[in-house]
Amino acid sequence: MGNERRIVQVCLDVPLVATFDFRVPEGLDPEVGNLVVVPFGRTRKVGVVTGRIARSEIAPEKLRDIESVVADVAPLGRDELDLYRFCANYYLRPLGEVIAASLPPRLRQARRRKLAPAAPATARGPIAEGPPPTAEQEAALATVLASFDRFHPVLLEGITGSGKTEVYLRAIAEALARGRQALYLVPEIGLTPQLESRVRGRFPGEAVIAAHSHRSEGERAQAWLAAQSGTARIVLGTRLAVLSPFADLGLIIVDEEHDASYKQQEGLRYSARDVAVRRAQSLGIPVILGSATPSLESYTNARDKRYAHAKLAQRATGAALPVVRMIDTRVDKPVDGISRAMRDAVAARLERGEQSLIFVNRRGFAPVLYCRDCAWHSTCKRCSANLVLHLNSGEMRCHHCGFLGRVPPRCPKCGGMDLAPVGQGTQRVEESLQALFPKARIARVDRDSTARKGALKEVLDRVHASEVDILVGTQMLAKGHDYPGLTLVVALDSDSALFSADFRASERLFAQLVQVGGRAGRAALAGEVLIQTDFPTHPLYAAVARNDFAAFAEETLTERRAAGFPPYAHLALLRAESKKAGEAEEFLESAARLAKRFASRVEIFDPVPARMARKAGFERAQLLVRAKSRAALQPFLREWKSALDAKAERRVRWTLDVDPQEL
Ligand SMILES: Nc1ncnc2c1ncn2[C@@H]1O[C@H](COP(=O)(O)OP(=O)(O)OP(=O)(O)O)[C@@H](O)[C@H]1O
Ligand SMILES: [Zn+2]
Repeated sequence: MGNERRIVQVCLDVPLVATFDFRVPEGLDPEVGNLVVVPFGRTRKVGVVTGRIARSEIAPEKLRDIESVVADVAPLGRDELDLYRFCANYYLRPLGEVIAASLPPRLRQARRRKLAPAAPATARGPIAEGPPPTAEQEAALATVLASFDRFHPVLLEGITGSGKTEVYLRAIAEALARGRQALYLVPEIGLTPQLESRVRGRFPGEAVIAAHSHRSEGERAQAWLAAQSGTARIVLGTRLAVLSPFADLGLIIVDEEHDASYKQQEGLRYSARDVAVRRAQSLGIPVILGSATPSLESYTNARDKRYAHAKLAQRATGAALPVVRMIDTRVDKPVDGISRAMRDAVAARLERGEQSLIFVNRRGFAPVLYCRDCAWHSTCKRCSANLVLHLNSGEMRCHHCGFLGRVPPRCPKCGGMDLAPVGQGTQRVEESLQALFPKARIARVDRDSTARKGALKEVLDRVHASEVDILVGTQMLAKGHDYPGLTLVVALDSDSALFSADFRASERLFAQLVQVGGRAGRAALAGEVLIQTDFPTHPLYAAVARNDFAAFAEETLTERRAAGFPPYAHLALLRAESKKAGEAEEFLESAARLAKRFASRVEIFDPVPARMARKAGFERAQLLVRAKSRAALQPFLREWKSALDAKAERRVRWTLDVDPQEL
């Protein structure tokens, strides 16, 4: 082999520059996709070979040799590399960062123990019998199966409890029957421990991989290898699993496709749903997007026939949807957050031995501590946010920067003793309910009560075993749970989201209320949902009460079209933060001037303070850009990004968020 063929491009996870040239010493023969260990500065790094080249621009004496080829990991496939390149381009991040994000931590270590090879794929296992599908499920499945050999996006719009999961499982069975793998994405796996056992129960002979955050590093590496080799035919995971390698992926499912957690909010700010669709497109396979409240993006795609549209309008068990009613809190004034109507409804459930779920969107005892003498209230010094009172631990906590302080015995400003907690957190609601119903067995579910590994599953198991009468919790309780004995859901404080500055807030509120309300009355017993509100005639609540997603969607889309927001426009957000006041905005001003030089088909807004203008001691600001199409936005962003990179700004941390979910 000639000397000139012995140079490879290696992609490394370092800022800005993505690939570096290395010489291949005698005896090594890396191929494209291979993981290699290379010297880098004084350290060694694991990189991926992305190309072989005849000659390098680098002077020969500066070229270094690769140290070794990682032998216990098969090369990344062309499909994967294409996908990672797409993500890097689209989200304007270095390729090395994308690849690093996709690799389990163990595989990124230059020095480690050898991995056990993935077991060879076994013969296909048996499939357990599911319930006979309803006519609607049958029709939805037919829509999915209509085309299994090419790109085929399907929006599965199904009300809560309509048996979407059953449709997914049958579609997976079809992919397996064709000898292919299936990827099943869910928003947060830890929140639905039942799902994993349901999938394993249905496919008892298959190696099902479930990607948890609780997995050890070794387990994560083995899971990755099993997906890559094809041993694992079903991969169940959260957003990161969309970047997992596969031997032969034949189907992707995105459950609760509208869920905001599919969008990563730092670093590589990708949308796993969008990447899933893109991956299905380039592989030529079906992708099912399922939800009771689809994102308006997917909804319009289905309405405009870019996606097939399957609907499940009935609950699979034959149960009716819960009746939704407003409690007018201007008349029925809540005491400690609890209205008379709510108290009566809970009391009735206790009497009948049924369960209630109280949905509170704030953990802690009360969102703020207030001095009735001088109007002082507890704020975080480092964030534009209130400190939340956590009475159980006697602490004031900032939910944004993690600041912890003791609860002051008297007002820090005037010395007065009349300090009052204002508003309701989960702890306070739990306490008030316990005072009202001393015999009731109450469980609280929020990030505080479930911090310990396994704690959530324990509570949920107790709910299933009917050892809990009242469940108080945050949106952790909204998703995917199925409790036959639960007949009442009360939403305590949704009003604030009605008037948020974020144009997506109402979409999220609608989804959340439908989700959490959908936990009620899923089996034999009828369900009821109560919404405590000062605005009982608000059209959003009215649409929730009628379970009329289409009406809500059409009305919201009309507003979006008028305002020029997605899905009628494409957005990117330049976020900047700095320790010193004014610096972030100054940077954005200059970025805006720069943008105007080559922004012919995009609109540049004025820099504004972020919704949370101060966080962890940083002043934050943002600049929105908007275009009619991705085709107009993308080339602009690339040019703008490299111009911004060239400025080598040091005082300000900045990042570009393509298709931002939160403004
Ligand atoms: N064909 C069927 N016959 C009888 N029961 C069914 C059928 N399909 C699903 N079910 C049952 O209906 C309930 C709801 O189904 P599933 O959890 O699949 O709904 P879903 O649409 O995913 O719900 P959600 O979005 O509210 O979490 C489950 O208890 C499930 O076992
Ligand atoms: Zn803070």
